[in-house]
Amino acid sequence: MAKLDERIGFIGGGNMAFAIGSGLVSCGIVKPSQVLVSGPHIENLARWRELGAVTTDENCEVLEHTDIVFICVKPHILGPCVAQLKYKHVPSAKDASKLIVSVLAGTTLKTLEEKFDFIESSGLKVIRTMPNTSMQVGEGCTVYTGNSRVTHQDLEKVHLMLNALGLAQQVPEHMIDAVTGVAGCGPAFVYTIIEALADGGVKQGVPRAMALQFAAQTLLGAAKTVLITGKHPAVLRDEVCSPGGSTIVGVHELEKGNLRATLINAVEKATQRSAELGKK
Ligand SMILES: NC(=O)C1=CN([C@@H]2O[C@H](COP(=O)(O)OP(=O)(O)OC[C@H]3O[C@@H](n4cnc5c(N)ncnc54)[C@H](O)[C@@H]3O)[C@@H](O)[C@H]2O)C=CC1
Ligand SMILES: O=C(O)[C@@H]1CCC=N1
Repeated sequence: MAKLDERIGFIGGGNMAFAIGSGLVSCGIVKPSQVLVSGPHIENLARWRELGAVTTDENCEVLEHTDIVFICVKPHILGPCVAQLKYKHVPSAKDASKLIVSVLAGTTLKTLEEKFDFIESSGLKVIRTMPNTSMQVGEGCTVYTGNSRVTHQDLEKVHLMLNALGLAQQVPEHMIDAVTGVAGCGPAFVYTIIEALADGGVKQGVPRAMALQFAAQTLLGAAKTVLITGKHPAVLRDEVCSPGGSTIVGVHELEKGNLRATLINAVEKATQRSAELGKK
């Protein structure tokens, strides 16, 4: 696995940040000592210290002492967070090469450029990403796009990190809210499906722990089959549905329950909400 020499910062050390940070350390791309994390309550950053990362309650330390700075606060916290950074930031020669990487839902490159222009007035390098929490187990799905100052080498570096933790793909910015609806929020939708599938098993007499394991493994197997065979899911579904058999009876119930329309609606609403979050 390729290694990075840069120091990696996280402003905001919550769930998404930890999925990325712990994933990067686990796969060996960075050493724990290269990682610096900030949050308002240092006592809440204990899991980062257990990982071997350095923690602080001063966001400006992360901004000053790291080269690739992941911004991992909630979208509505960006304003106050930047105001505080602006007040405390000490300009340095390294500012022009610094890379700001946002994971914020709905928050555009334009907004990020405007907010962070106090760091480098002639134009800062900013990358907008939409990751997901499955990065913590190396099976994430991340899309990203950079502003005009970002170089090919910057994109390669960020791709190396994100792709080591699952799938990473550069996309045009207009697609990111929609990908948020599918892949950023998607794990929550899929956890709900796994839980419900397991509930079905429990109802039919399978012990809870086994039902959960079987449901999760079934999703994993089906997902892998789609990715590896490249076959359309409808073709693969046909391979499971024996004529007059049990699966088609279950599929009929899913259709009656509008599972497909429900999932399409969920992605649509999540996409719209994501765009709204960036406007706050
Ligand atoms: N959780 C997820 O599945 C995904 C989240 N995201 C994005 O990641 C960002 C963070 O979300 P989560 O990690 O889920 O939330 P979280 O609540 O787990 O983490 C946010 C962290 O920010 C910290 N924080 C609050 N005020 C701060 C400040 N002024 N300075 C520094 N840190 C501060 C909080 O203490 C908390 O640890 C959001 O913008 C969200 O849109 C993106 C993709 C997926
Ligand atoms: O729920 C949210 O707003 C964030 C963005 C994508 C996943 N979680």
